[in-house]
Amino acid sequence: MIKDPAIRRQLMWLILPALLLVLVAPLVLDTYTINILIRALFFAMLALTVDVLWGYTGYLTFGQSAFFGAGAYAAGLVFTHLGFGPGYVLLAAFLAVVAALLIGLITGWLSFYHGSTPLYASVISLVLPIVLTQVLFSGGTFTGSSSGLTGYEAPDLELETWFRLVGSALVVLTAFTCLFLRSDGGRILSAIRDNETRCSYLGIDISRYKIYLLIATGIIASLAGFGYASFSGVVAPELAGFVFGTEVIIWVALGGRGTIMGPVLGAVLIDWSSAYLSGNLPYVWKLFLGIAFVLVIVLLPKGLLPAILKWFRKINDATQQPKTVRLVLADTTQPAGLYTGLAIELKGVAKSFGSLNVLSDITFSARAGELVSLIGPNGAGKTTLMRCISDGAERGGGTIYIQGHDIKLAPPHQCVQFGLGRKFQTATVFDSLTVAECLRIARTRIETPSFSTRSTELHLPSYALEVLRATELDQKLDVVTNTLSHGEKQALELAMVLALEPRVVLLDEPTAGLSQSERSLIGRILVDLTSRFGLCLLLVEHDLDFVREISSRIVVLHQGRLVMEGTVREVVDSDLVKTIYSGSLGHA
Ligand SMILES: Nc1ncnc2c1ncn2[C@@H]1O[C@H](COP(=O)(O)OP(=O)(O)OP(=O)(O)O)[C@@H](O)[C@H]1O
Repeated sequence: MIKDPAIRRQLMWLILPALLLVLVAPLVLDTYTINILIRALFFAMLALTVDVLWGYTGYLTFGQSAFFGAGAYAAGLVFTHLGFGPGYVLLAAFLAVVAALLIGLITGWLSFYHGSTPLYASVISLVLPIVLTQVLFSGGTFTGSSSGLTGYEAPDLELETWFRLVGSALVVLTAFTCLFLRSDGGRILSAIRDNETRCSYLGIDISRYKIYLLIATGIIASLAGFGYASFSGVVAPELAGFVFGTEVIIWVALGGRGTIMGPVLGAVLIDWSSAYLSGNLPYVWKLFLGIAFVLVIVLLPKGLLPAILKWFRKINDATQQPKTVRLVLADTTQPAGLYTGLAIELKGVAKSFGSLNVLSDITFSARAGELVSLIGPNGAGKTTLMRCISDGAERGGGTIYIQGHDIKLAPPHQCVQFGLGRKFQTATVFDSLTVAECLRIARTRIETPSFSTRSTELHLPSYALEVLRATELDQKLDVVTNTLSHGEKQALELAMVLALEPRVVLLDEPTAGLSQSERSLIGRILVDLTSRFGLCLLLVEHDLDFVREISSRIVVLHQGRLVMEGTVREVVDSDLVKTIYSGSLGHA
């Protein structure tokens, strides 16, 4: 399954010593310590799921405990009320999965619908364990109310066997998580964390990804809870509670979020030391934990165990080192000339913010192979028009067709499906990813990425390849983007948009902040895109010389209205445009 020998070797370096430790540890540890560690290993699985959601995807969740509690209660309820046996174990495990699926679906849908904010999603994750705990409290004798369920029959295994079983499961889970997070598909999580907006405008349905991820991590957390209840013979509402959910966040933060190994070690070490401290210092151990948390957040924001993590990071970094990626010309799925109608058509587009009419009755169209520039003084409504074209929910009135598709209320990722690409004024790339990874993420819509491996080939359409070659970014495929210059980031973003194989591209001030030579290069590239590759470009630009050099047609906006449309010569020679730019025209 693991094709890459380097990754296979490096994973073996992690797995074999860890498995050896798991096998040997019960021979040297006392019963009390083994007992504590088994509990901690279950909690480490939960911490791992929080790390994937928070550390890698940027979704701060207090609600993973609810999944853990749901799995624990699936076991507790089945073993208490139905009985114990292999069939009941399977039934309880099945119910744990179903419960996680349902909770994940409902919570995910509430948290990640189009337009919801990260804060809103975190608030929902706070509400979830509170609601679930109340349900358990009000369950009477069925759920055991505040006392929970105890004394039910559970698997009668030796303590050492439990330890080896849970320890091995944690090692395997950690290895698979490593593999997933470093795969081409797994890198999408980091892209979402870095820049959700850019992901949407690359055609990625973020809500769907997050819901799937919440369900998958929820199922793992729930199965960990199921295992914990089977081992301990006790379930209590606190297992599903908000306090426990917050404790997990502390373990992850202390261990080092976004590092895979950090949260695992954090959960095991903190839970294990807490067990000893709570016995020896019953009243002050939580204070110690709190102080440690504050100190780590202030002094070591990346985690408590940098020395240990350093060793693991070396392995992490080694596996994260991108292999040399080979650029390959892609089979373009939409050959030029496939659609012969208007590339883009706007009819009576309107937009207002409260009583302020920002756009009124904007009607124009553009064909494939045209480079239409949208000009107008500051506040004319150019960027607002770009937003209306790329997000169906933005406009207040009128109709927009992209390649004949009425965008209606389509969100950005659906507008991309119609053949639209949008480049923002400020370059939006993924800061923690390499140039190649950014481009691969841009290909997600066209080539479904692998969720277990990383490809050594990067398929791009010819025009995206030309941008990379012209700007020499093809020599920097393995470079992390936060080290690129402003001009390189602009070029990379353009290449990412072109990797989508769009037929209509919106460009908002692509030359802002660029040097004269970079500006000329971008100008040549844009002309090529229209004349050689037949793309339709809609350009917002303040630099009128640049507009004059490259445009096939110009549309002039003033105070939210389309006041003129014509050839470069017609517009440049127009008295109306001169008046608008001199500022002496009030209302067109
Ligand atoms: N979210 C918003 N809420 C209220 N008013 C807004 C909002 N966004 C834009 N506006 C207003 O809409 C008008 C048009 O803004 P827009 O940014 O589209 O103009 P522009 O032509 O792109 O200007 P510039 O060239 O300076 O970028 C401005 O008066 C602006 O203040």
